[in-house]
Amino acid sequence: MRNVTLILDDGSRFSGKSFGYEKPVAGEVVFNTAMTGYPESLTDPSYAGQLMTLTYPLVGNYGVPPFTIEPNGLATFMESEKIHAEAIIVSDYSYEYSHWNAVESLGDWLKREQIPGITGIDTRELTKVLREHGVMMGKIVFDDEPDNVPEAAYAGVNYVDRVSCKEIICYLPAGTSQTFSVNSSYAQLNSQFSTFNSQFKKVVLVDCGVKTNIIRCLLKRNVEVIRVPWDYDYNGLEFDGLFISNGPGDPDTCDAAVQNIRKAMANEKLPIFGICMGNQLLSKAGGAKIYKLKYGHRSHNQPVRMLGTERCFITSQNHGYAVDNNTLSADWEPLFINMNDGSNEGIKHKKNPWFSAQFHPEAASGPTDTEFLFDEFVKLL
Ligand SMILES: NC(=O)CC[C@H](N)C(=O)O
Repeated sequence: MRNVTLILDDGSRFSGKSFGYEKPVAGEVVFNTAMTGYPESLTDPSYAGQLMTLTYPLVGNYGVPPFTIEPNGLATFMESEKIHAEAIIVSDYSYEYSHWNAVESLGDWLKREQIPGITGIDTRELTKVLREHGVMMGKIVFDDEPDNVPEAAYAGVNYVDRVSCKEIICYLPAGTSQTFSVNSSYAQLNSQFSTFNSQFKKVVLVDCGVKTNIIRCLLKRNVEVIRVPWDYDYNGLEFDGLFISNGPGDPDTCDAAVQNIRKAMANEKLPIFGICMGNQLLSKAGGAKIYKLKYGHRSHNQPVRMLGTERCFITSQNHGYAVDNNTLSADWEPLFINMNDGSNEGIKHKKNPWFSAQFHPEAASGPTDTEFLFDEFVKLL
């Protein structure tokens, strides 16, 4: 096992051993305090550009599920088609694994996907450094050779463009899908969609790096999902609702998506629902501003209160940016507030059927308590 060092931008160094692919990497170092869910988190496209630290010490003990693909092209047990995090940082990697659905070890999966994994890191100490200083860029070097690490930037980089789909993919609740070119005319697409199937309500899903469980949650509720690239102008299509997905990086780099949402808002009756990056882009379309949190929210136990009620939900989260509540215009109000730090966890329009959540109602992984938000959205269609 080769020696590895994690070097943070402030000069802090952490020594460990490699258990994944051996390649120097750099990225934003973030921490996640969930106790489980590494297959889902690693394949969540929102982690692109980030080195993911897990604070729960024992990692790998339940192995990795098979990478089977459903007839509609979606992975059965993963949140996308590959690992998106740049690396995983753990305290105590378990070389042995046991689970009814495991087919390989975490280390073998990382090697196959060419993603570094490092163990033996004091992740408590590392997390304290990140909490004090805020998230930082960092690099993983092998055998103390810092020279060959590729340059990396996080702030200001449009990661959404790297992970979004490139074509239009239409999914039916029955479990099939069909791909269409973004160069087709609206007339062509509209007639193809209705030939493809007209019995279901149609939801345009703006793919900023969508997790598969969001698509599953929509399909389960019997809607047809028209997944489009993040910057595609869907406003010429015929559809019943607009969904804006989660995604990696800085929302301020996604202007094209914000412009398209603004255009869609010309129809005040169109139901709109956004999750995570979707909350940030909907807020921007409504005129609000985004800021970067010191060290983000990444865990399965973030408490949020639904405004105007005494209801508190425990939610799954993975975000580094937040909507500034003070910049919401008079037409909007916060829908959820984080009970740990008072930050925004969702917004809603006062008159129109437009709302969003900063957390992950689709879970995968994490608690499913807020999955009812999908029901609310589908009821509006
Ligand atoms: N999961 C997400 O959609 C994250 C949104 C955004 N990239 C953030 O970090 O805040």
